[in-house]
Amino acid sequence: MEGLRLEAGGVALVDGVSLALRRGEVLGLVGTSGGGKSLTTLALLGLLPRGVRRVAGVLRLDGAVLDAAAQAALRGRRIGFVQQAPRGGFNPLVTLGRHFRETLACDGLRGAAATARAEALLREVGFDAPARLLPLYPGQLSGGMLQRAMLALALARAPDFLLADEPTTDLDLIVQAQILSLLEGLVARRRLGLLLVTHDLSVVARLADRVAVMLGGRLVEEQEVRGFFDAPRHPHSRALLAAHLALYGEALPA
Ligand SMILES: Nc1ncnc2c1ncn2[C@@H]1O[C@H](COP(=O)(O)OP(=O)(O)OP(=O)(O)O)[C@@H](O)[C@H]1O
Repeated sequence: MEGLRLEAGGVALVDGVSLALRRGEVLGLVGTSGGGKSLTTLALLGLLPRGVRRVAGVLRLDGAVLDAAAQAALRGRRIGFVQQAPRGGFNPLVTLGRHFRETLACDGLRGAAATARAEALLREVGFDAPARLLPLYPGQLSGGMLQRAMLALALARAPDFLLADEPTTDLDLIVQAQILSLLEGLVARRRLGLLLVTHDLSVVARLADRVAVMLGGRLVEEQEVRGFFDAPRHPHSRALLAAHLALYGEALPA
């Protein structure tokens, strides 16, 4: 994405944001609330909320410029999305199996082939007995199970890129650690390009290769993760790091 500008009612919410995501690499997108991380992520997916418009910005995939139609066609297929608070991402009235069937039908997979693929995907995200999950409704699963199921659905069409907006925020610490390990393994195994939006710098330290920092709708810093923690350049980056260390002490994972 080059030169993204988003507006609502003539007011700029995001301006001049350029980001590159490469396969096999994790880009951590950080910054305090309201900085524009979620809107930037939604703009990459072509899923901006009503009232927010992209007034500038060129999106390219493998060098080719994507218009809105091309972007919609790639969503879910080459670019998967995992959102915060997984419960809101499922239809509570239909089973997990139906969620998979609808997604897999996009690629013509139906019946026993679709069930086998759904079970393989659920196994890949750590479920030992996936056949037992498919008849369940979202309300019968815990938040951590739903987040893993959402990840499995996002991977169903074998995307090259995954955009994850605060994927661990609503989960307890043990489940957070499981989801992070899972993401780490998926990036390595599938050579995914992962955009990881997070408030949590320990998540960035653990997973990211590069870090981009947003403040007031602008990108104020982008650099390799090691450099970010050793020598953050922007005052906002230094403030984020100082706040993190004040809360959690010196121990950032290596
Ligand atoms: N639908 C909308 N209409 C108008 N303004 C919006 C809309 N959604 C978000 N905004 C505004 O755009 C700015 C960026 O919001 P955004 O949600 O992208 O920030 P964020 O960095 O993701 O914050 P958080 O970490 O709290 O999710 C904020 O000022 C927000 O109030």
